[in-house]
Amino acid sequence: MSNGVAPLLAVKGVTLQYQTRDHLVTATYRVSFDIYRSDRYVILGPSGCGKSTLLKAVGGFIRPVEGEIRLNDTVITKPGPDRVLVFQEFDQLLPWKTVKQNVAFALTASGKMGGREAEQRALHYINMVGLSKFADNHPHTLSGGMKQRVAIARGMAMEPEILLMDEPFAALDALTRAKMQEELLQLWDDTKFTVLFVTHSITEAVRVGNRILLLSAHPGQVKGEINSNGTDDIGADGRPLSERIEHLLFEQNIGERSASHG
Ligand SMILES: Nc1ncnc2c1ncn2[C@@H]1O[C@H](COP(=O)(O)OP(=O)(O)OP(=O)(O)O)[C@@H](O)[C@H]1O
Repeated sequence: MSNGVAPLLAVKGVTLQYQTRDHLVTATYRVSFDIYRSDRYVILGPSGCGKSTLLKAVGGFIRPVEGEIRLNDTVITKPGPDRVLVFQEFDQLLPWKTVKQNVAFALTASGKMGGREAEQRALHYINMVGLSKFADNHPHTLSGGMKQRVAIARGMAMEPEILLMDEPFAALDALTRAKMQEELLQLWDDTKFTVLFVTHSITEAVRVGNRILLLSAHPGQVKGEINSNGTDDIGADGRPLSERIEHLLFEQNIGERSASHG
């Protein structure tokens, strides 16, 4: 989809580090990739390869020590409502607010709109994730999957340029996880939002992504990029996509098999 179109998000030669008391930890080394509008872009790699750190950098919470990240050709220097992060944790909602209030609060607190308009938009997105009947419930009365739907509705209601999802389904049981993946694809069919999705599950990457970035183990470096049509198709070499990905990820470090089919 890159023919002549400028990327929405351009990550160029990005090195990310943490300075701890005793060490300088390099999380990613000179990582580059481009995301285009309506991409479902997946960052896949073993535990500790810097996926979450990359997402935090796109979110504007961490500055690269080398390279730059541009959104609509403007260098990202701080967080902004054009990038919304959805986490894996179930406790990202405000427990004292209802579902509707949680979603609307994000809109009013960010100054996007006033109360009445925010409520209407909140209800629209709550409906999209199939939770209309629970709009007046408090988070503690919902299952993990339902809470995660609310977090997604809240992120989407902000109508960001790009939705950042950090292993959003990793804490769910396998059945709910599969269902949520299908729902996300359904939502994408409806709205064609741009999403940057982090996972260490090859199966999830193949299902959810249209483009998949493969990162090596710590420090994360780009091993390749691969397209997916959502199915684990057999390629010309007679192997399913997931197997090719596994090979690409681990060909140089067979010992480090923390990415999985989970
Ligand atoms: N706040 C921090 N301070 C110091 N080092 C950190 C910090 N956060 C992450 N790291 C280190 O940076 C590296 C990348 O971590 P990161 O969480 O981005 O990896 P990840 O690919 O998202 O891993 P996982 O799949 O396990 O969540 C790891 O070596 C980690 O120990």
